[in-house]
Amino acid sequence: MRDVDKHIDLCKLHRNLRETKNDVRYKITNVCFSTNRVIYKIKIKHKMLTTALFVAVATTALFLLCIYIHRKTASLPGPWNLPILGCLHKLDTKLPYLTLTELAQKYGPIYSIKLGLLEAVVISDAKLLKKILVKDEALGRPPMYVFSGVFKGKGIAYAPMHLWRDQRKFVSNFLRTSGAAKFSSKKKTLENIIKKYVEEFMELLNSQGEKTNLNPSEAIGNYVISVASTMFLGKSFNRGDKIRKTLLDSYDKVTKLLAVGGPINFLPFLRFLPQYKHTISSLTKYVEDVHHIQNQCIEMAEKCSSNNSEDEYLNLIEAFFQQKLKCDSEEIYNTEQLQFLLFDVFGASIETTSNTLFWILLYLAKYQNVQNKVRNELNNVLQNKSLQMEDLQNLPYTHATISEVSRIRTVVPLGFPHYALEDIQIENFKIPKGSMILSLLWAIHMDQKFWKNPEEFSPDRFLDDEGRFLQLEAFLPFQTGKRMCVGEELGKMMMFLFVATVVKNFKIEACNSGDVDFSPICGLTLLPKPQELVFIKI
Ligand code: HEM
Repeated sequence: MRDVDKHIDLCKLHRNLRETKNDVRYKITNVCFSTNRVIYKIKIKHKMLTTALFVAVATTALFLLCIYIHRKTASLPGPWNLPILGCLHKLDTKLPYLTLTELAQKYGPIYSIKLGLLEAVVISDAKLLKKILVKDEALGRPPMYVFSGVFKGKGIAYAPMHLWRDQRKFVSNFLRTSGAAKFSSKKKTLENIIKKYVEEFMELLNSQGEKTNLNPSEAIGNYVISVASTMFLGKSFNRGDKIRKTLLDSYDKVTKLLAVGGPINFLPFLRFLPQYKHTISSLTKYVEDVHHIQNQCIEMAEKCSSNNSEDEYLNLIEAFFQQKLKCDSEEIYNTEQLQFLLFDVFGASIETTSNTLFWILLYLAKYQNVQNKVRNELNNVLQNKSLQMEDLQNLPYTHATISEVSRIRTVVPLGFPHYALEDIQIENFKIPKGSMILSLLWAIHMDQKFWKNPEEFSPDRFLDDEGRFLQLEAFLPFQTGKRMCVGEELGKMMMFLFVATVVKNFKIEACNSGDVDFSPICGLTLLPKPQELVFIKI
């Protein structure tokens, strides 16, 4: 090979080598570059992922926070409201508690509704109601035109808070010291007063022969008003007493008119319409009639109040004067306050107790098997001994029957309205200050969660497997909380002593071939339609 050719070959080899080297370097660079790109891409992806994750977590947290804040302050569920009327147009005017119960099925155990100009919150769950009504902020009464007009911010049932606190204490003490409490030294004295008027009812039945057809409504009213008069006014009555009849008639009219005037509570401008003007003026007249009778008793008691000793059985008027001397407060312990207080305790006891008793007689007439069981229990436990209040604990079936009627025909189906004096935070909801709080006792007593087949009349639901009486948490005929019925014990005494005595001595039957009309009339309370029953001597 020539030298020149050798040189050319060598150069070619060199070039090839350089090219290969470059190629390798290029490839290596390329690989590095690609690797970097992948790493870069991964880095970017990672960064995006982290950001996305962060955004997702933050959004979820924000979302949850929003829900939390929203639920804390959310307006309650409830139906749409029309301007001015709110939902008044939707309510069944005859049985409004049924419409409110239907709405509870749709909107749940706490919902808001506008009734005319009043914002209302309706509660239909026993546990929730108990949590709300123990709060001081829930103890007010709503500013309802007719009630405020009739009760004038006096008395107890519609009294403003400062007056209510004092008078609630006074009335509770009075009831306890006059025997209307589980443990009271005067319990026997009160029992004897009650028994005296049960006896009057029995005499009425006995005077008619072996069998009496009677609409018991008036006689029951006489029984309850007589007990109340003895305790509160210090006035006892005999059969046919005119004052008692006037009192009973006036209360009957007042409660009916309060119900008729009901719409004015929600739409106060209705008071200018002639028909409502008439309602208001009649109401004022009958309230004055009641005050007039009570004033006579007040004047009499005032004359001889200084002679009363601490040990005597005091009526409410006398106790009021004693308290006036003790606390020397003319601001609270004045005659006007006493008039309204008497008006309240009478009003609160008469309708509720009388109507429950009428319902009990109707259910016993219809359910003869229940009536027989009550009578057998009474005969077995009492034998020939006379009835005492303390026997109730040995008469679980009788107790269960009275309770079951009080459940299935809740005499105060909407409870007494309360009023939120401040915002009330409850579970996840807020009841705004200024709302009327309605305790839908009817729905609570018909709640399927607590009561199996609630429409069925079954005293056994109040008994355990051993036949002992059960205190059930969803049974609230006297409402619940700090403002619940102050006369619960008195009401229970009047019901038990009456029912046990009547059932032991008379067989009760329906008049019309076994048929009883259970359809209620809803006024201030739930009352039965007028009807006769047959009482047959045993
Ligand atoms: C079966 C009989 C009775 C029933 C079902 C009944 C039911 C009720 C109910 C549901 C309330 C509303 C409680 C609330 O606002 O949270 C109440 C209040 C009241 N009850 Fe009764 N009651 C009965 C008998 C009596 C009796 C015999 C008296 C007599 C002292 C009485 C006096 C009162 C008073 C004064 C209030 C107003 C309490 C307040 O505002 O502090 N009740 N009752």
